[in-house]
Amino acid sequence: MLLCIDCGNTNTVFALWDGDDFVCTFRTSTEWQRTADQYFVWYTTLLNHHKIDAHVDEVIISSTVPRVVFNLRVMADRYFGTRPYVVTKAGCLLPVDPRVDEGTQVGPDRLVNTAGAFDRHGGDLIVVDFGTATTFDVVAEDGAYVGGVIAPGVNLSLEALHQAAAALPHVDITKPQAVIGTNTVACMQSGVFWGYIGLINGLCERIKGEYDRPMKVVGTGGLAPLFSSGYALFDCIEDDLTMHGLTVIHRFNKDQNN
Ligand SMILES: Nc1ncnc2c1ncn2[C@@H]1O[C@H](COP(=O)(O)OP(=O)(O)OP(=O)(O)O)[C@@H](O)[C@H]1O
Ligand SMILES: CC(C)(CO)[C@@H](O)C(=O)NCCC(=O)O
Ligand SMILES: [K+]
Repeated sequence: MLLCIDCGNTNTVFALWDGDDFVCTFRTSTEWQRTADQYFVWYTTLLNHHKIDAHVDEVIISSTVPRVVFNLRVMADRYFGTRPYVVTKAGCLLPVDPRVDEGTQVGPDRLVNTAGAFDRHGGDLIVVDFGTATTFDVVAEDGAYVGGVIAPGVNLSLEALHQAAAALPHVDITKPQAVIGTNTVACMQSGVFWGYIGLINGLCERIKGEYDRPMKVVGTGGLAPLFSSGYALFDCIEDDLTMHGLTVIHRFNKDQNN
């Protein structure tokens, strides 16, 4: 089986791919200090809990945090006896190279989303991913990542208000019924929720204005369903887009080597 690993700045996700389906998905916080042994103990505990009998023989990693890659490589070597594919690193090709300014190091998660979305929908896409940051990835007709937008993430925006202003509490994101909040928490939730609706709509309209062909908008990430509830922000939502992209990149590399 193929173990797909997606390390974001907040969370790290392991998903096991049997060639047809993901048999399980496990999530932990991203901490660069975590060792190869710690990853493996966590992973086997969850496998045993779910009574899954898995034989991993290949690993692919996408990491937006460079420091965690060393220990994940050690884990792949020590426990699965394999050399992992690491997206944007030597030995891991992309189906289509990005077209961006020279010297730009595009986040591997954005390149993986691009590959996953192109595989499912073809080109001319905007992929909106709600992670630590909210990213918009523009996928060209031929499947190349050709740029996009990086905006502060939803939870990051709420946390920044709390950190910077003594009287503002920590609050969770939710969809407020009204825009005019009548208490502090409701005001903050309104600012971030309705502000984000405006941000997503406005950016997608502007991207479409700069692009010369019709585009489809794909939403992904934990908060995509919340923001799409009741609004036609996205043409579709796919919660497994990053993991799907990892399987696409893995298959592409296997095909190249055969
Ligand atoms: N209603 C909600 N309120 C707060 N957080 C939520 C809600 N729904 C989902 N989430 C959060 O979304 C996260 C899943 O999002 P996702 O995996 O896309 O990004 P992330 O892990 O937060 O960011 P990154 O990939 O950058 O590390 C979960 O950790 C979960 O805590
Ligand atoms: C924007 C994030 C943090 C989103 O996870 C990540 O994709 C990243 O670190 N990107 C590097 C810069 C870029 O993508 O242009
Ligand atoms: K993510």
